Amino acid sequence: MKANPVKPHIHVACAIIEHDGRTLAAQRSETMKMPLKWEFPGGKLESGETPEACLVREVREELAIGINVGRALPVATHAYEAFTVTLYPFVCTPEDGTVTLIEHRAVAWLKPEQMLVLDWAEADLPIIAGYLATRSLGAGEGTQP
Ligand SMILES: Nc1nc2c([nH]c(=O)n2[C@@H]2O[C@H](COP(=O)(O)OP(=O)(O)OP(=O)(O)O)[C@@H](O)[C@H]2O)c(=O)[nH]1
Repeated sequence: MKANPVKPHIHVACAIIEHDGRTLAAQRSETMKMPLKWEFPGGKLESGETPEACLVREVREELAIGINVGRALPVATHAYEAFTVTLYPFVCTPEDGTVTLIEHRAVAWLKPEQMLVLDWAEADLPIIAGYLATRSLGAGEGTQP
């Protein structure tokens, strides 16, 4: 069989939303690509759009909440069989609204130790590892000034 010479490469911003020590994960629905995989809410960057603006737009479209976009985590690229994705993760906090499932099957608010138990989209695994590593540094928690 002939290999596809032009495998698409998409650029996707994703929101790691934290609230009360937990982090939001969203499960893709049965009808989406990669059905039932867990991911962070977000989506493809539109032309000329910053990742931060993309995230605010996508999270409002997908979950009906507003978010504050905080620190960026390292960008990660993953090659799936059919396409390559570069993920631009940001740590975010909820701003307004109530989480409503518009596209996803479910959401879960996870404690750090629960995060790796889910069946994540493969591209997310290095993102989660990096997130958990920086999170456990505690951003200075418990240290003296
Ligand atoms: N939002 C999001 N997408 C991710 C993550 N990890 C990951 O591999 N992806 C992939 O990146 C793509 C995101 O683009 P999208 O949200 O616009 O795509 P979609 O499949 O929902 O719809 P579409 O491709 O029909 O427009 C999907 O193929 C999704 O599977 C993640 O953590 N968050």
